[in-house]
Formats: sequence, structure tokens, C-alpha cells
Amino acid sequence: MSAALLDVRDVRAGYGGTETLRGASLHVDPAEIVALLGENGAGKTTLARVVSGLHRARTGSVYLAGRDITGLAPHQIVRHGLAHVSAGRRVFASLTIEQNLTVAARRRDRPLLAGRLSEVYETFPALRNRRRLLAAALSGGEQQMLVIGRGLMSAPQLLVVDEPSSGLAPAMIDALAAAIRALRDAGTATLLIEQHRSLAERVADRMLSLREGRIEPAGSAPPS
Ligand SMILES: Nc1ncnc2c1ncn2[C@@H]1O[C@H](COP(=O)(O)OP(=O)(O)OP(=O)(O)O)[C@@H](O)[C@H]1O
Repeated sequence: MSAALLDVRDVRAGYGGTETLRGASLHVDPAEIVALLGENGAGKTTLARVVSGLHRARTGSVYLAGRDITGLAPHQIVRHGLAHVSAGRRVFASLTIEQNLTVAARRRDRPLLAGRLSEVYETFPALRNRRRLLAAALSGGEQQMLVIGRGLMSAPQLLVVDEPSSGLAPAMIDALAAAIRALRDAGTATLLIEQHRSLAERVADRMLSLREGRIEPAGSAPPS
């Protein structure tokens, strides 16, 4: 059994007659930040969706903490410790920040909520200060913090975050980098999916590149 937290082995996946992933493999170790880079349309989002159960691999397998999660439903994969933060920062604009964070919690999870909320607010203090505001009032960067915060509410061992830096100002990218590093230091690993290198270079322990359906090393990352 592999000691990796996430182990993606030889995954093939696509749409209709098109094969987007053609034997893609990668691993993420516990409390490691791995960036997956690739051009527009390379298949990064497809890979993220396969890992989180939103898209079915044709062949290959995905292991999380040694458990075969290939083909499990997304809600089962969340329970095994993976949170997927999709691209696009979809917040519930007419709910408050705190309601956005708690909306998915089940009734029996309520006693745990206060603890989870306080950890999210520790990671993103800007959200704590504004928790009673409607999410519509947030900037793009704050909305990105909110959707990551929503992912953190399930106490994941691994965050898979798709294009968080898209369209953000450099100061906000720095803030995101600091948060992702703080999460790593507290034990949460991240698979960071990015088209551009700016956030990846600031934060990643390792950088990978998806090209022609396969994953290869993308040069060494600077120390963080
Ligand atoms: N639902 C779908 N049906 C058909 N083709 C799709 C679908 N989703 C994605 N594709 C195609 O699969 C390929 C990979 O898309 P994917 O979104 O995984 O790439 P990406 O690397 O994440 O790119 P981007 O950064 O633009 O999102 C693209 O050619 C895309 O057009």
C-alpha cells in the first residue's frame, strides 16, 4: 500500500470520443502542496473531477489514504477526507458569509460547527470580521476565501482547489498563498490546479504539468 495521501494511477478519462486524460498519474503526500499546471483545455479540471468523484475514469484508479475511492460518489469521497473547491467561486450571494459556510451541514453535525467555523475564521480572518454580510458584498478574493472555507468545513485531509488565483490581484494571491501554507502546516494537503504559475510558484512543494493527457514534473519549486 502506498504511503501517499492521494495516489492517482494511470487514469484515462474523457468525453465521448475524446480522451482527455491518457494515463495520468500523480501523488500528493500528507501535508504536501502539489501544483498541477497546464494550458487551457489540458484536462486539469477533468482530473480534479475524477479525483472527487464528479467524473468517472474509464480506466485507472484513485486512492485516498490507502483506500480505493475510484468510482465512489462525491459525498462518500468527502467523508473520506477530500474537499473539492471548483473553479468559478460559486457563492450563495443572497446568504451571509456564515450561512454559506454552514449551509451544507447536517443537523447532527451542528455541535461540531462552532469548532469548524472558528478554524475557518482563523485561516481567513477577513471572513470572521464580515460573517454577517451577504456574500454578494465580497470581493473576488474574499469569495475565493469563502469557497475554500466552505471546503474546509468538512475537515479535509486534502483540498483540491481549481484555479483559485484566476483574476485576483497580486496582494490577494499572496494572502491565498499564506493561507494554503498555514493549512499545510496544520496538516492539510492541497492539490492546487492552476493555469498560471504565480500562485503555484509561491506555495507549491512540487509542481507538475499536465500535457497531452499525462502528468510530468514541471521544474522545481522555490522553498517556502
Ligand atoms: N462536459 C464536457 N463535455 C465535452 N467536453 C468537455 C467537457 N468538459 C471539458 N471538456 C473538454 O475536455 C478538455 C479538457 O477540459 P478541462 O476543463 O478538463 O481542461 P482544463 O485544463 O481544466 O482547462 P481550463 O483551465 O480551461 O478549465 C477540453 O478540450 C474541454 O473542451
